[in-house]
Amino acid sequence: MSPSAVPAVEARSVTKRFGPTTALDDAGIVIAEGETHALVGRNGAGKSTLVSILTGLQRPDGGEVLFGGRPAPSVADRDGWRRTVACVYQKSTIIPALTVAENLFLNRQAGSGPINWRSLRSRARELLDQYGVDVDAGRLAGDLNVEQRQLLEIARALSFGARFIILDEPTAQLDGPAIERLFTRMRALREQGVTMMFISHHLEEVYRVCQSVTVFRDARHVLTRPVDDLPHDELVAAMTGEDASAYLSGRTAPAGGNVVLSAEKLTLGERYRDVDLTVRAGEIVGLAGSGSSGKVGLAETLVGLHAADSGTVTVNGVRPRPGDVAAALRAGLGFVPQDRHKEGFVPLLSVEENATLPIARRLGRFGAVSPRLRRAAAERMITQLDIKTTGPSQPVKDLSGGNAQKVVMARALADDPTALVVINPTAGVDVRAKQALLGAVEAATERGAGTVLVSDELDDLRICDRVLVMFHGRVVKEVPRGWTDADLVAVMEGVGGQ
Ligand SMILES: Nc1ncnc2c1ncn2[C@@H]1O[C@H](COP(=O)(O)OP(=O)(O)OP(=O)(O)O)[C@@H](O)[C@H]1O
Repeated sequence: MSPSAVPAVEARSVTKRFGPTTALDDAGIVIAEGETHALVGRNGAGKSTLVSILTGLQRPDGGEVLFGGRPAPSVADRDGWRRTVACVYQKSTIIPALTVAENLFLNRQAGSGPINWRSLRSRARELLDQYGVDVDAGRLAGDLNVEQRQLLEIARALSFGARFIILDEPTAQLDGPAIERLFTRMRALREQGVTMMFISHHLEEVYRVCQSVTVFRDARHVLTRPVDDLPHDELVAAMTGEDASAYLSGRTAPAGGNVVLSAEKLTLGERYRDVDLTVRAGEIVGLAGSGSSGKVGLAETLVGLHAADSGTVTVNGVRPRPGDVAAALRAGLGFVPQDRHKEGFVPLLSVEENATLPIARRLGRFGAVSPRLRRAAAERMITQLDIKTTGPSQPVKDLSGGNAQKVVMARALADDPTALVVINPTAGVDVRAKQALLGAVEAATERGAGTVLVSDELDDLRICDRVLVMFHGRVVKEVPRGWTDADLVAVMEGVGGQ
């Protein structure tokens, strides 16, 4: 074999079990030097487990990992791993309470003696310059946005000498322009010879930035192919084991019922101004806009995560105390938050406990919940939303990311809410599950909920009866059903006119 034919990364016959769950079953991947290789598969297919093995965080039960033909460092050799591979995780590993410079030099052998902060900061600045990252080294990392945090993680990885970078759903939390910037950077890294593994549930992204793709299904390797040789529907079929079909909205015309959720002249600092919004029972109103448009801030105010500076929010005829999520929920609101790790679920509780939290009040009198009813409700949701779990009593922390997201949706829908606010509900969720989630939102709306759907995904917004487009904190246009991608994107970018 010629030296250039030695793969940069190879996992051979890897098996990994967690109790009764086999997360990887004799699965493997071969990534050529300098290529950007996609790893795709349904939620729970084993992708993150492979990532934890390729980064030395977990030891496989069987099989081996090679880098450049040589065995991987031992699990204890953290520096060896850091020099070999780095990962930009779905959940950031940047420490918010430290500065950018401190984050960059964390865990680095800096010799002995006291830390010289001034030189640390100037070295950090050099490093950021070298990798073209435009953030201030002295800033608190907690103040960075998602895009800046990712860049910082990439710069940190490269500065340790790693030539192999894993990007685990890096686009899930980015808006359109930020995704484009990430792709430009990935292409530049590839030109410099960096090898990448890219995980995404957006198959069109795979075709845009990757040369090859590997599919995992049910813990096993299914195929590896150059993307140019693999038609889209074959890729979906490999992931799901069945024929692909696009999600078709099943709803008929909106019912035009009572107003269940409204905002009047709502204003919050720099985030949004003077927003009026009316949502009727039986309709889905979309909120679209770029990262700085204010759409997420607005939705979070509707559910009580922020108190507006002025204006009012009415849920079901009552005005919950501003900034009080519990009051909004009591008024009949269901909510799928943007950040499932912060507001979405209680990791140590089971699937059943999380999914039925809101019904706990309703199922039993005086706070006593009948275990039988509760289990039946949880089982119904597990089937409806196709949640891959060993059973209702599995802790949510042990679920894959996409399946945890489905539990969050189950919880929002559990109590048959009259008003529903969902923010990026399909982030990190696979093609099939996306259909289940959007179907669940539509079903709740048909049962009479009035829904606000905030999404960076044009495909999600297609189920809306109308889409309000926000730009720099204002609603600039209401777009009825039937829009084309180009129309909507133009308004979102501020070039679509009134
Ligand atoms: N620490 C753990 N304890 C128990 N089970 C686990 C643990 N980590 C993962 N699993 C299980 O292993 C399987 C594979 O999960 P993994 O996170 O690798 O999937 P994934 O392909 O990354 O999914 P997603 O696209 O949803 O992120 C799942 O059934 C999951 O519940």
